[in-house]
Amino acid sequence: MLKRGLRLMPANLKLRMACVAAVLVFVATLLVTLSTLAVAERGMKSVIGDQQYAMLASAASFMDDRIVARVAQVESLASSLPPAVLTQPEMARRFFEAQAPIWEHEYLNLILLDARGQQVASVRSFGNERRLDAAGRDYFERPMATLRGFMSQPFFSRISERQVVIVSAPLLDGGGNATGVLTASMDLQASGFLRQISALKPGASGYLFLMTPDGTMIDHPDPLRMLQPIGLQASGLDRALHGFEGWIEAVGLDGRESIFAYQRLRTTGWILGARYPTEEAFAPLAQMRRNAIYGATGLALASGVLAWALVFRLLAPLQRLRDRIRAIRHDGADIAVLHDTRRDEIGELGNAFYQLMAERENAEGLRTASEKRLRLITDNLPVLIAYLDRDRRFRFGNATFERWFGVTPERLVGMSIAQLMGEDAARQGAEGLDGAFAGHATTCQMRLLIGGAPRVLEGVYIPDLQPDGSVAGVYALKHDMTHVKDVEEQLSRLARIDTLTGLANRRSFNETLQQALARASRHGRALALAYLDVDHFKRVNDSYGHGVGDEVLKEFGERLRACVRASDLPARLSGDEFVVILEEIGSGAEAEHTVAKIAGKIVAAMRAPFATGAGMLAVSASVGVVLWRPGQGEDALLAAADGALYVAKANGRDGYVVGAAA
Ligand SMILES: Nc1nc2c(ncn2[C@@H]2O[C@H](COP(=O)(O)OP(=O)(O)OP(=O)(O)O)[C@@H](O)[C@H]2O)c(=O)[nH]1
Repeated sequence: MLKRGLRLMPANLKLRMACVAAVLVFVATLLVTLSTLAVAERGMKSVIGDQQYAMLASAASFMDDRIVARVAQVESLASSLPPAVLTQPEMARRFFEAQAPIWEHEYLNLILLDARGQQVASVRSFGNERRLDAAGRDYFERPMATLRGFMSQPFFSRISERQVVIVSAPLLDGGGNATGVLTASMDLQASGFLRQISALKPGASGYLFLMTPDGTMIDHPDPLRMLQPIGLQASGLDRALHGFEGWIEAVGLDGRESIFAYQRLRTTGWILGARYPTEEAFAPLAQMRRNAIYGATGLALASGVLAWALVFRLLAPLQRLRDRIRAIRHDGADIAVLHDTRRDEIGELGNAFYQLMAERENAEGLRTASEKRLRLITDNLPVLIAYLDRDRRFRFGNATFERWFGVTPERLVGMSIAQLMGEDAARQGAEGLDGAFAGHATTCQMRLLIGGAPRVLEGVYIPDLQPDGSVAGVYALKHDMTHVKDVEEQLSRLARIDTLTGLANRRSFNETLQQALARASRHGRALALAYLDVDHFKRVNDSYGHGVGDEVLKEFGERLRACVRASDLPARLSGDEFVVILEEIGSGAEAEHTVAKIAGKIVAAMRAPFATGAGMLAVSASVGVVLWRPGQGEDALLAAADGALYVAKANGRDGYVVGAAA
């Protein structure tokens, strides 16, 4: 809640503090005023209640006096009636008419009753001829019994068809006995009996009401409630019916809070009530409350403005500090401007900032120097050093990238391997990179063109493993292995060459024969192997020395190479033993014919004298050639060719033998 409130506040600190001051003043003023008003309200309520009750008590006393006066008036009328009226109704009527000024303003009608309660005379007829039989009625029985005047409870008169109360008094003979009763009916609404006290009603919206002790409304501003039973749910009326006199605060039937006061009439026991709506009673307080809110608001606004001015003044050093920090950030000002000689918190803050920034600058310097060193090392290493992110794009690359690919380390950032080295190189590196992104250190070899020259790069991919086990990126290191590869290939080539003749050696022959047999077997083609040997070579060595012997071997190799096709493989196995693998020789008889032809050609080629350091020497060769039989192994084939050579030697040398397929 508080956080939300703070979020809604302005971002400006001065304005925020001014708002807080204004709100605090507003709340404090309002709290003080309202609590004072609450205390005043409580005191005032008691004063108003007491006032109401005092007023009501005097109104009740006034009514009691009025009732006593009415009863006395009727008693006086009754006592002045001549005794004969009870038997002479006309006489009674004349008497009453003669006394009219005394009663007609106050009473609705006068009825004279005899000792049995039967009507003797009535001054007014009300348009009906009903005669009153009052036997058993309290307004007849009570005067007869007590010999004193009486005022009845209100009731609806069927004769006058009005709500009335009856004031009655006994007629007494000379012996003091009651001989009849004079009743005077009073119209409750028209007589003005109750209205005389209505002037005492409290306030403009307050009113008085009167009810009988059994809970019937005698007088009420609302005519509909006249002679109706009162509602007990509210207003504390139940308490009043049980004898309570005084004032209470309660809610009326209309739901409005009011001060109710109750007082019983001494004479009739009626309950006089007064209602004073609290709303009106406390209208001045409500006005004061409103004024308090206006006042507090005004005060808060004034405080807000004052607080803003004060805060502005107090925070001016803070503002200066902010400007200095901005100057350092944007204008490159020296951090020395943060030094503050103030001894307060803002001064401390400025100095703390200075310390912090000095430490940061120092750390930054160290970091930059370290980075520079690292850059220098990585940039001068003749290897590619890079970091690739999860999208397999370069995030870092050393200066070697610029030297090899012409892309500066800055431009390199964001590029993919394919963009830098081409799709083919990217494909070659993909497997190693996949492994590194799966969390393993991998190696990789790439063959690509750099500056138009074929190069071989070899390197490692190291995953950048995070504490959670994920791979954030991959470190890559690649070095140029072109020369090593060249040497490797050269060595490999040399390992397969007979250094004296330049022909394939035994190792190369074995490998090639294996492959050739596999090919022939796969495609069902014919293959032949020729086995050659220089005739009496030992003699050459023995006669002219090994150097001449070597010359002969070299020449022999050259002539042999010239006799066969490029697709055939001539090789020197050892000493003066040579072989040729012959492919593409047709099949069946054609193959036999072809190999015989080649063998003959070789034998013939060796007959021409050999030019050596010891002069022209006559050299001859023997050749044994066999056709490969499907399923035959290398050793068996070689042995068969050797066998054919043996036969050629046995046949007298300088010739060839085509061995039969075994
Ligand atoms: N100059 C020279 N001689 C070699 C080399 N390798 C082996 N020899 C010799 O070659 C000779 C081979 O002789 P043989 O094939 O056994 O016999 P040959 O004299 O040729 O007799 P036939 O083969 O029966 O005709 C031996 O004297 C070896 O010392 C070599 O690299 N250079």
